[in-house]
Amino acid sequence: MSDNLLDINIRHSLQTANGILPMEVSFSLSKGNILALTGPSGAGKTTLLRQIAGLVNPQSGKISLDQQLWLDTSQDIQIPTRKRNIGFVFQDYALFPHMTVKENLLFALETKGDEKVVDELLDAMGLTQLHGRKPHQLSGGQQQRVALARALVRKPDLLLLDEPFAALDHSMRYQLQNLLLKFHRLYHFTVIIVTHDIGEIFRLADRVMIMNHGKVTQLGSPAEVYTSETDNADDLTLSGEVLSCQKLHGHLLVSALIENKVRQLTLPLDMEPQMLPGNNFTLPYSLDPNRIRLVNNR
Ligand SMILES: Nc1ncnc2c1ncn2[C@@H]1O[C@H](COP(=O)(O)OP(=O)(O)OP(=O)(O)O)[C@@H](O)[C@H]1O
Repeated sequence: MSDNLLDINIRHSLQTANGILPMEVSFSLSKGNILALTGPSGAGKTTLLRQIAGLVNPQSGKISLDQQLWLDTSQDIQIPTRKRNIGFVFQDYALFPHMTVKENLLFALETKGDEKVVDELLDAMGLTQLHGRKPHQLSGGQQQRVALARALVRKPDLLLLDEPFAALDHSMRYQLQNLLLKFHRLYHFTVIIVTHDIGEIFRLADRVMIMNHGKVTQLGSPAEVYTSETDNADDLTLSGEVLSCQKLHGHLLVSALIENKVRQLTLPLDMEPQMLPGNNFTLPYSLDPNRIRLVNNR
């Protein structure tokens, strides 16, 4: 066990539609790093987050954060979820529908009476005006801001995010990414974020880990992992907002806002209906023949 690290070494049997798939994952992450976890559907990404959170127990292995041992099957140690200082955000928000925004945050507080943190978070997330609303009275982006605020209430050591912004349009996703980066700078928590979006990976992540069939197939910086020789881009998407689109030499020439930067894409003609100015798009990254290289612009 090392200082200032998330250390994971687990084995499990995934029960897939095609039978048992052995899962074996071993990696370390420095404190304060943001790890993007990606790979095809069924690779075991969500299961790994659930194991780290203590919601699923791996059949064998160890998980530790800093000096705290969260799991060691050889010593029968399994620290329950509530004692691992973790925040979660999932794609579907998972707010309590009968509670107001503020009540959702207060519920996440461990000790009553520390309401100041809740008010500060509501303010920082631009939610103060909405504190009395129920989730169904909020937009998707607002609900996800509440979910992020709720995950941060207990100042977690580790934030686990499972495709948290995937359902949001481009500008909302960008705003939420900014909020995540802002709080990351303030609190220095470690983050694991499941994402398929190449722009999001380059914008947020220090490290990228690709999983396939229950195994880690690659781990490195975004620039190392997405080099032109070893292009692991098959499962990735590119999302943005169309600014303009014109036909040129049998292709579409599209100007788009991607991670708040204007970029040019050359796309097949049959994508014209999706490429109307103002539209948000998500397309397979492999479709872009120029493979736009997004620099880490944090
Ligand atoms: N607790 C569990 N024990 C064993 N197998 C599980 C468990 N939970 C899920 N599985 C199986 O593990 C496989 C991987 O599922 P998982 O949801 O982790 O994949 P994923 O990489 O997150 O996929 P997606 O990108 O589609 O969300 C699936 O076949 C699923 O049925």
